[in-house]
Amino acid sequence: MITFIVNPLSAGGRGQKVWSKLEPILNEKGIQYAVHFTEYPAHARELVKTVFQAGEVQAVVAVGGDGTVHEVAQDLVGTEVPLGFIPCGSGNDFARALRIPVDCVKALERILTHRPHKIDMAKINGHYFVNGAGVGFDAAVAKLSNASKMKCWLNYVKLGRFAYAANALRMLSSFRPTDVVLTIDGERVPFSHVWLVAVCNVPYYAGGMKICPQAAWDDGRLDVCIVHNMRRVTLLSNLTKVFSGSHVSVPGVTMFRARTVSVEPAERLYVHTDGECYLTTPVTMTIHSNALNVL
Ligand SMILES: Nc1ncnc2c1ncn2[C@@H]1O[C@H](COP(=O)(O)OP(=O)(O)OP(=O)(O)O)[C@@H](O)[C@H]1O
Repeated sequence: MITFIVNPLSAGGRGQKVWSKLEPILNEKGIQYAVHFTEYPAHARELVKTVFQAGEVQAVVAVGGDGTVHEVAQDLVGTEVPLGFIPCGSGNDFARALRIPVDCVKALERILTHRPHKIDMAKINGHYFVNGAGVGFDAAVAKLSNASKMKCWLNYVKLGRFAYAANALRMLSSFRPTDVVLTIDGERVPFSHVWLVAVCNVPYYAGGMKICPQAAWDDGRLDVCIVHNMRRVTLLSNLTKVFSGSHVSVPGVTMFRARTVSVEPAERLYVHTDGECYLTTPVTMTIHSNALNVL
C-alpha cells in the first residue's frame, strides 16, 4: 500500500488542488493507497510514525513543499521504505535537484514506475534535512518569509519561489554580520564579518537559488558556502548571481566540501533547515551516505 501525506495548504492551497487531480488517477488505475492530510505544523512526521505502527508500508509519498518532504523523510531514513514526492510547494528545491517533474501527473507516473535509489541525507543537531541549512542572513530571511504575507500573495500569483529574494532585499538593510568559527572536518577556521553560512546536500535552496552549485546528493559530502567580509552594497549588487551559481567567484565567497561542519558564531543566530526556522546556533552538521531511498 502506498501512503500519501498531503499538506493541503502548501503554496497557498496548491496541495489540495493537486490531490484532487491525483485521486481519480489512482482510483482509475486501481492502485491501493491511503491518504492523510496534515492539519498543523510537524503533523506529517506524526502521521508517518502512525503509518509505520499500523503495518506494512510500500512507500510514503509527500504531497506538498520542501517542508513536508523534510518532515516525512525524518522517519524513513535508515529504512528501505522509499520516499516519493509530488512537488506542490512554493520552492520545490528537492524536486529541482532530483529532476522530479513539477507536473503532478508526471511526478505520480514517476513514483509508480521508478525504481528507488539511495541518496545522502544531512543531519543537524539530531534532525535530518534533505536540501540545505543556513545560518545567519539566509535564516533570518527564511524566518521573515515564512511569517510574511508577501509569500501568500506571491503564491497566489504562482510566484511564491521569489518570496525569499524579495525578503532578502528587505532584510539587507537591518542584518548585522558577525564573527563565526567554523570547524570543518575537525579543523577550526575563524571567519570575520560573516553574512551567512549555507551547508547543502543539493545545489539549490530558497526556491532555485544555486547556493552550492557543486553539491550532489550522492557524493557523501556537504557543500559549504560562506559569505563574509563583503560590503552591503557589494552583496546587493551580486545577489542575483546566486540564481546561476556564479556568486562563487565573487571575493568574499568561500566554498568548502566536508563530512562534518560545526558553526559557532560570536552571537546566537537563527538557523533554517530546508527553509523552516526552528533552530539557533551553535549547530553541527554531518552527512550520512545512502541514507534515504527515493522514488
Ligand atoms: N494544515 C497545516 N496548517 C499549518 N501548517 C501546516 C499544515 N500542514 C503542514 N504545515 C506546515 O507548513 C510548513 C510548510 O509546508 P510545505 O513545505 O509543504 O509548503 P510551502 O511552505 O508552501 O512550500 P515550500 O517549503 O516549498 O516553500 C511545514 O513546515 C509544515 O509543518
